[in-house]
Amino acid sequence: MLQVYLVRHGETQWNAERRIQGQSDSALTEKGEQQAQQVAERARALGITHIISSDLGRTRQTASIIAQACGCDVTLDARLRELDMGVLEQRHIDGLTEEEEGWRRQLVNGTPDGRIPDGESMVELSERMQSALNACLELPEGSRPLLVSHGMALGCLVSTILGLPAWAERRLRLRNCSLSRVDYQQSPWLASGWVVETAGDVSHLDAPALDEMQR
Ligand SMILES: O=C(O)[C@@H](CO)OP(=O)(O)O
Repeated sequence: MLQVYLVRHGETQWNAERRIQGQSDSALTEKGEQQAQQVAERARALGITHIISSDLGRTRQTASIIAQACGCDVTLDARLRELDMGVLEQRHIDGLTEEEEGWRRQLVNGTPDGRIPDGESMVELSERMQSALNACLELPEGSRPLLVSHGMALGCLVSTILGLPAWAERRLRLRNCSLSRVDYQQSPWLASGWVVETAGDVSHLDAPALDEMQR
């Protein structure tokens, strides 16, 4: 059975400052680098064979720390990028106008095709994330891949595997450098396809990052 590990990147400067990143980027903080080292140790013990990362800077930085520990290369895949948050990227969450906050809420309240102007919808995000995950099925037998991606992107992927709508992603708390695992199973009597083994595990971190609502 194929087991795929999912890691959110380490804490960044803008995570710590409560600024919206989306497909814009900021570097890992010192704490973010330490988190990456800690999840890298866990990945090494798990025997990861392939690391596939979103091509944004913060995930590449995290993936290269993990790759060093696991002794494998990193393949970049733009389908693993964070949701495109359009005109709100780089803004402080606390400085949004009521109208802007309304655009942001549309992503998670079930508005059909809800999106921030110039941005992407959660359904579009879930389709590209699902397609990046399905590409793991083409890896050689015995592979144990690890994907490095983002909070909303991974939340959306795991939610849709559970049969929840794409916009339910905020029901999952996926902290920086948390580890999730999804398995591909084929069984005549259980659900065939992807199943969620674990989501948001931070037991390898000495001090879990606060999530956006707690900072
Ligand atoms: O883009 C952002 O601001 C956050 C949202 O969760 O994503 P991440 O920090 O995981 O890239």
